[in-house]
Amino acid sequence: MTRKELFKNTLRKSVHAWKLINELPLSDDESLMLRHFMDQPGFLDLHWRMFVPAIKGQGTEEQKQKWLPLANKMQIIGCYAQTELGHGSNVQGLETTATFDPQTDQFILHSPTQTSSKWWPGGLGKVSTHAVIYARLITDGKDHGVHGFIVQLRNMDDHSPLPGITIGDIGVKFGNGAYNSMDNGFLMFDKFCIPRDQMLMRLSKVTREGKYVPSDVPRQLMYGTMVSVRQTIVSNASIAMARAVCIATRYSAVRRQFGSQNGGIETQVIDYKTQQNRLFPLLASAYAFRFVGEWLKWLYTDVTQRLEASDFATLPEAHACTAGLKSMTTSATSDGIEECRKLCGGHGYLWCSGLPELFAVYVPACTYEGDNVVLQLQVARFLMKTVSQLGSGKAPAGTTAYMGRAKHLLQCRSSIRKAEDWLNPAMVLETFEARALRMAVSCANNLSKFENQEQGFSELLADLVEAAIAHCQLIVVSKFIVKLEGEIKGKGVKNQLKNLCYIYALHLIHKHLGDFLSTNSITSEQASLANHQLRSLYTQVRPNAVALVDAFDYTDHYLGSVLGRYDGNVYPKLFEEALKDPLNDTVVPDGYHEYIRPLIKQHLRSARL
Ligand SMILES: CCCCCCCCCCCCCCCCCCCCCC(=O)SCCNC(=O)CCNC(=O)[C@H](O)C(C)(C)COP(=O)(O)OP(=O)(O)OC[C@H]1O[C@@H](n2cnc3c(N)ncnc32)[C@H](O)[C@@H]1OP(=O)(O)O
Ligand SMILES: Cc1cc2nc3c(=O)[nH]c(=O)nc-3n(C[C@H](O)[C@H](O)[C@H](O)COP(=O)(O)OP(=O)(O)OC[C@H]3O[C@@H](n4cnc5c(N)ncnc54)[C@H](O)[C@@H]3O)c2cc1C
Repeated sequence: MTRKELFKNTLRKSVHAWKLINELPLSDDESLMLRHFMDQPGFLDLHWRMFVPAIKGQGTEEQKQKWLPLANKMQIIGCYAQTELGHGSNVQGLETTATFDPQTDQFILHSPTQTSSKWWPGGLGKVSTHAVIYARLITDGKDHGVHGFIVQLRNMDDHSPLPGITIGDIGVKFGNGAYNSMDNGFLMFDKFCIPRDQMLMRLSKVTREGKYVPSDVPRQLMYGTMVSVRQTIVSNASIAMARAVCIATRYSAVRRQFGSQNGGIETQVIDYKTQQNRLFPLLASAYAFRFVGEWLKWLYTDVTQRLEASDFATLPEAHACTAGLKSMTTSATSDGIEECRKLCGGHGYLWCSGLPELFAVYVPACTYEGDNVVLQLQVARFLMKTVSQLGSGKAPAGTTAYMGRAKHLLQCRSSIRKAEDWLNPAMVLETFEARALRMAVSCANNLSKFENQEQGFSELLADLVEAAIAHCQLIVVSKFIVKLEGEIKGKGVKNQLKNLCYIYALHLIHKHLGDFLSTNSITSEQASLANHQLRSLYTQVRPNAVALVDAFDYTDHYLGSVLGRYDGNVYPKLFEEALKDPLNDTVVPDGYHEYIRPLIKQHLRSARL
């Protein structure tokens, strides 16, 4: 499809989905499932995942009563317009202004520079009638920082932009199809007025007289919508990883190369240890991310309930966990999809493998909802704060509770003696805890050598990100272990999940061996025992690998991959797909008479001469 066709088709699908949701009707969970099967980014994502939650989280009761019924019935369509041409990561650096005019009781929205243009918001370019806009609030010449506003963008009769608004699509993005179904947009305000009651005022207010009443709750609640979406992105990472792994695993069982003696049957590539060493940790990651996603959903629900009761104690941890896990899982999944493409050899590069499109549509997850490095630095700040409070009497809680055992973890030596010890949950956990704590403490020690903490932080950014990743990996490993210790129906299933859990943990040890050795969390002998155990786990997973991806229960239609077909009938179907290509509509291609024939004839003439 051309971009215009793709966009229009996405509108068609979205509206059809919305109709089904209402007619059947579907529950929230079922609607989300439908969204996954629709399998295309579109304006509904931003409306439901960001616009509605922003009003719910930051609007007053009156604002919610006014706007939510309209939004819930989709009588207005909204998006989340925060990022600008000049600033995305640095939210405090946004330039759009919202100046209160006491004469008219209105805010005047203005884009003072080109870099202040809103740039990127999904659904903004062509669809949304409304947006939550983030702009600097100015009253009486004083800048109060960034706040949210509900703004109507387009005329409800003919969809034309309202006077004072310039709006459009930012152009084609990475890949053919992929995220191009979405109208990511730009927007400029030219002294555009909105009534005062359209500032989202649950947190802070501007009175009729133009007095700014600051929030008595943490101002970071304004970032709440991002926290909520980051949490869902972790579960989505599992879905995307599982999809790529399903394709690569099934195809690896079909594909044969080498190994035949005297013309006998060749080896299935899945039997090569190198293939297993690349594939099975990704299979394990798909399961690991699912379990940590379930846990994160619980954490998010818990913090939301606490916030409603004005208990802000767990907000920093919820922020650190959502930011860190969003970052870690999306980076691993993007890399994992690309690895799956390579695991499928040349055919993985074909569009009909399903992997190029999956990669193209998935990879912006490393950037949207917070650049992955910027988010790990938030985790690092949280860790440095936690380390600095050790010994102050304030015991670390939640995912940093292990830091409360700093004295032990800083000097303990791993008691792994034989390969099987690497299947001991307590020993594995302690190894990850020791590594994470030692990396964090080492950063804190290095930071303390700087007179200026901020300067020290800037100097140590790379180390801090590594410490944050180590902490996030510990969370994923620990939640996998907790899952195993809980209720799992069927001993066989439990055994398989146990194998995957330890593959996940031991492959991380192998991958980050430098961290584990340099922090003395393990010795090189213990590292080689871990490798030995890993190989043995691969052998145990091998007979069940295809069943473990079948368990994701993806239909062929959803997978959209010739290589990942359930029936394994890959080669005839590759031919079928090839023959569908428009280039094969004619035997002699368009352009033959114009370019190829004259070229060949010229050669023939010179040959005769
Ligand atoms: C079919 C029918 C369907 C129906 C149903 C359909 C349903 C649809 C279902 C769809 C399924 C698909 C779903 C996926 C869709 C995805 C679409 C994605 C679209 C993408 C959207 C976006 O892309 S949208 C823009 C995101 N843009 C960022 O992501 C900016 C990052 N940038 C920052 O987020 C800040 O700029 C940054 C760095 C924190 C610094 O913020 P700053 O400068 O203010 O602050 P500092 O760093 O100084 O931090 C000061 C203190 O605030 C603390 N703190 C900071 N953040 C906090 C927080 N969030 N919560 C609590 N606390 C926080 C921090 O920990 C410090 O705490 P302390 O003081 O105690 O140390
Ligand atoms: C597909 C897609 C959809 C999007 N949808 C929306 C939307 O609906 N609404 C919306 O408001 N926005 C949206 N965005 C914007 C998105 O949220 C931002 O692009 C994202 O937050 C990253 O910000 P940035 O582009 O400013 O990156 P930059 O911050 O400019 O990043 C560039 C580089 O600088 C590095 N960097 C930046 N700051 C630091 C630092 N402090 N320390 C170390 N390194 C740093 C980053 O790691 C990165 O390598 C979307 C983006 C994409 C790609």
